[in-house]
Amino acid sequence: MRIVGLTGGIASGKSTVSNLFKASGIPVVDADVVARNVLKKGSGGWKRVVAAFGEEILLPSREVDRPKLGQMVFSSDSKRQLLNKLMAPYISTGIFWEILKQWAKGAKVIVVDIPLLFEVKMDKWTKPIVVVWVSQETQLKRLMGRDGLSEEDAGNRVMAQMSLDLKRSKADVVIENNGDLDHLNQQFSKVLSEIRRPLTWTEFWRSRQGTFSVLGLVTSGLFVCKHFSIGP
Ligand SMILES: CC(C)(COP(=O)(O)OP(=O)(O)OC[C@H]1O[C@@H](n2cnc3c(N)ncnc32)[C@H](O)[C@@H]1O)[C@@H](O)C(=O)NCCC(=O)NCCS
Ligand SMILES: Nc1ncnc2c1ncn2[C@@H]1O[C@H](COP(=O)(O)OP(=O)(O)OP(=O)(O)O)[C@@H](O)[C@H]1O
Repeated sequence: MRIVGLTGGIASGKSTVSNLFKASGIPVVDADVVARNVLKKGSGGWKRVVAAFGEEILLPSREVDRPKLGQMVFSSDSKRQLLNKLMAPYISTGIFWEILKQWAKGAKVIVVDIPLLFEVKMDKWTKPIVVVWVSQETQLKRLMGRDGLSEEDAGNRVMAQMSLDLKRSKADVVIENNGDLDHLNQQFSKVLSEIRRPLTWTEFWRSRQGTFSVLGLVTSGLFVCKHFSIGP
């Protein structure tokens, strides 16, 4: 199985590119969705986060007040690191299960959309790595436009992540998303053909089909050896 890593900065356009992958029939595991699920009322992640940050981060429904928690962690490095430490094991386990589900369905190519791919060192599990890059000016403009944030809050969120220029230098494929959606679509078509090229042998053995081929070969090998009394 080929596990493509899709990353970038906040509001650089990862979800927009993810949607293009989905529309092309390629399954996407979205780390933000996993992170939301592990913070749902009553879950293990929720209990640990509430114990550490206190009940003031809860809404009357006892769900986490996400904008409030966001305000706290994006304006304090130590609080953000604490939240990351508490949630990391739940998020990585959640992503692992989502990948396993796709493997069981027989997917040959999947995309894992993880904003913090490099920061949490999951880049070693994905190849190729696609980085959606924008200039900081465009990033701030789109972030403020989408989430209705002030320039200061948007800036805090951007600064909480590894710089997009550094991410770009670590990428196998870069999608430049400063232009309009047509420009994005044109680049996406090229990326899609790159992603859909035939699997390498290593990727094939990692797919469900490859694993069953190995099991089939081993079983028939044992049968032949036993039946014809070959071997020691
Ligand atoms: C702080 C929270 C509650 C804010 O929720 P909110 O709904 O406002 O934002 P959302 O979850 O949609 O995240 C939006 C974007 O913020 C950025 N972001 C989220 N968490 C972090 C973080 N810990 N550090 C840096 N950037 C982050 C990502 O680019 C993400 O795509 C939430 O982001 C969260 O639980 N973060 C910690 C979990 C995490 O690390 N998520 C990233 C998945 S790898
Ligand atoms: N090429 C583009 N032209 C104009 N607007 C765009 C373009 N690409 C993305 N956008 C807009 O920019 C905003 C951010 O894009 P998107 O939500 O895809 O980013 P993201 O990287 O997934 O963000 P996050 O890290 O917060 O999840 C959205 O409002 C989206 O519609």
